[in-house]
Amino acid sequence: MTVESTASVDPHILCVDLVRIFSTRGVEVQALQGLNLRVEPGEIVAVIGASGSGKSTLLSILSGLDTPTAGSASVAGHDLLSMGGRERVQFQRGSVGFVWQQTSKNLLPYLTAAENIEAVTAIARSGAARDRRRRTDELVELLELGDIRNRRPDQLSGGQQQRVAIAVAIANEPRVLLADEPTGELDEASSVDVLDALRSVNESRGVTTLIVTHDPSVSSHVRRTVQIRDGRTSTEVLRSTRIADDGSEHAVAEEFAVLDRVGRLQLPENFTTELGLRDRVRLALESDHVGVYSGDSAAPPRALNRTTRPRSTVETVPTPAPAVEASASPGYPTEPASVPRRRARHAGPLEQPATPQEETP
Ligand SMILES: Nc1ncnc2c1ncn2[C@@H]1O[C@H](COP(=O)(O)OP(=O)(O)OP(=O)(O)O)[C@@H](O)[C@H]1O
Repeated sequence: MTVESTASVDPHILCVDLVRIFSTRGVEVQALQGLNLRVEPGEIVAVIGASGSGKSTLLSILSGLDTPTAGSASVAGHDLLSMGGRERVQFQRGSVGFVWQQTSKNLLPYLTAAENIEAVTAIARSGAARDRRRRTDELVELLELGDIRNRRPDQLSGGQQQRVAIAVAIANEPRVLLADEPTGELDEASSVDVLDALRSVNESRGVTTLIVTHDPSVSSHVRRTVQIRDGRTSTEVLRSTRIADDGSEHAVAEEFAVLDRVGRLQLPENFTTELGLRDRVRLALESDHVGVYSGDSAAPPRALNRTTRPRSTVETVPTPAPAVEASASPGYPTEPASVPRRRARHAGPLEQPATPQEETP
């Protein structure tokens, strides 16, 4: 496997070893189990996970509604653990915008679309009335709300309501936009409209956008998707466009396992199953990759004959994670993203370079 470094400075969202434990009647539930996430200014990222994986818990913390049990989290330069009451109000009013799944949380039912947008800037007393009206008009144009600006939420379709909600969320020009299942109650066509709107706001305003969802199809609308499983970040998919020799453009998606700060990595289940890796594995540092071999093999792995480099044997335990894991948990690997982040590609069998997978256009 090859490893590349993508460290950078001043992220807009940074979670380090985030833990959230809920205790109900003596029973503890670990909703977040050392989650790491770094989102750079101007990025648009989808966080995808199944029900119970910890998405809502993560979003509650990032939006300042809940505090973690351990670890650290900052959004738009605010330390979410040390933030006092006054800073929290400023943070929620000016630094972050929210789009929730339910319209009732996004819009006031007795105001029209345009009035909902303007109410946000009026409450924040941002600028003179004329400037606030001009800003509303700009947002109406950006979100293509011209035809519906004078309608109340109950006169709008689900997709239209969400587009108004996006305008409301960015009315105070936040640095970060958090969207919780923004397409959760929409049909496919409306979902595409709303995701296009989020992308267009991200591109035109540069607002850092995090979309939390259980819907895997959201992935195809953003460049970077982070998968969370069991309260931790597991894999990442990066999408890009490549130009072929004949000049044609191809969308390419590459999936990465995530290596954390202390070098932990979880191998994909299909790798461990195919090679019968379990309990203990042998590692070998080669000139351009790390080899992982079954600990059961009597003979030394072939690759070890080619090198005098260090090797080690690692025993796997279910939890907490050892220095290197090769556990066979169901589904894809579950490991925290590194901070700074490093990604280990695993698109092909071990020791083979990753092959980018082409998507159907
Ligand atoms: N207030 C709470 N008290 C006790 N347990 C909780 C609480 N909130 C969440 N949990 C538990 O934490 C885990 C993660 O829940 P969370 O709601 O974050 O998952 P999710 O990925 O958002 O799921 P869904 O998509 O179904 O909303 C679950 O096991 C859940 O039961």
